[in-house]
Amino acid sequence: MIRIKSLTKIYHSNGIDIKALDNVNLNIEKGDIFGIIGPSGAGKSTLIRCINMLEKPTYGSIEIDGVEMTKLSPAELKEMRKKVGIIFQHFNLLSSRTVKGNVAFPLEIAGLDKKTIDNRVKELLALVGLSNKANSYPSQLSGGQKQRVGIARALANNPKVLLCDEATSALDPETTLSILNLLKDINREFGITIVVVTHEMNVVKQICNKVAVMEKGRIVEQGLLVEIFANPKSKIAQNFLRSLTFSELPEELKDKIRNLHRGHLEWKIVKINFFGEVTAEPILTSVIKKFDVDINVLYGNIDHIQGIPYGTLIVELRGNNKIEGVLRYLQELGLEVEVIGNV
Ligand SMILES: Nc1ncnc2c1ncn2[C@@H]1O[C@H](COP(=O)(O)OP(=O)(O)OP(=O)(O)O)[C@@H](O)[C@H]1O
Repeated sequence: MIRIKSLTKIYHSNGIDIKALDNVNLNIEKGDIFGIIGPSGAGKSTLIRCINMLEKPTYGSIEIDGVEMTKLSPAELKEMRKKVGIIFQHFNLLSSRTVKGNVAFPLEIAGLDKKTIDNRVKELLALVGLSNKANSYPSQLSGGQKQRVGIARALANNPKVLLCDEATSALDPETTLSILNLLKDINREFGITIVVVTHEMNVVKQICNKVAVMEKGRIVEQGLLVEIFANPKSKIAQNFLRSLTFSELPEELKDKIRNLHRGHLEWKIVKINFFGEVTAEPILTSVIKKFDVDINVLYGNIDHIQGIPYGTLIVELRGNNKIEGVLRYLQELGLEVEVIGNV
């Protein structure tokens, strides 16, 4: 559906060259919800803006549905852009137009007649749940409602691809979830391929089936989301995954433990991250039996990604000189283990 080859983008700014994209190669298949994740400045927005040629690549090729985007004339590009909708972090709505007027805008540009436009706008507003706001102005809407208008407008010309540039970054978590669910429904119902640029792993986790991790203009890792979750290879992907799991004990709990166990420096607090099948196994029981140590669970958190469990356990291990053996055993089982403190 989208084939990106050797894509490089160099900005020239104040006499300095900035390589925002450095030889990016990416294949996005029809029906994918493809996440592009990375820290600030990684090149995510530049990449998504190159896909619909809002930004002109310096080198490389972008093919959408068999059409080479970099070689189109302005008229051909205008036509092709109907197939590629885009939504933005700050919605980019026309403040002087009503909701209805905003959604109608791309249809007016496409030269459709008034009746066709009215019918399509009604259909789109029903789809995004805003039929009752047709005559409101953007300033009268919440952030989530504004993004729903953005989505309706982006879908107006029946695109095959929807690009989302940090589309939920300005929204609270609950509204984010409702927008992500809407995107998921649109993907399922209309088979639209969705590309999601975000710096939030949580967004990727909610809707994407595939993900590419970017750093300094390059893709450092890409593949099925479940595979990257199960076995993140790059440091940057590992850090993103950590952002989903519990990294620190709450201060209150730390204090409580310090007071309870003062003097027993050999006891360890260990964080165990797990993913997949291994969670179903009675790991802690087997550790207790095998090593004759005491385990006190301080914190536990399990979530699911596409039906696969993952999570974090924070345990207190008491067993003096046996603890090193326990840590090795857990690592051999494929668990990520980290000593986060001595009691
Ligand atoms: N128009 C521009 N002119 C010059 N440099 C730019 C321009 N746009 C982006 N850059 C630079 O290109 C690099 C990539 O920027 P980009 O916005 O694509 O990253 P990003 O991953 O989307 O970051 P963020 O999450 O902060 O939006 C950065 O170093 C940025 O400063």
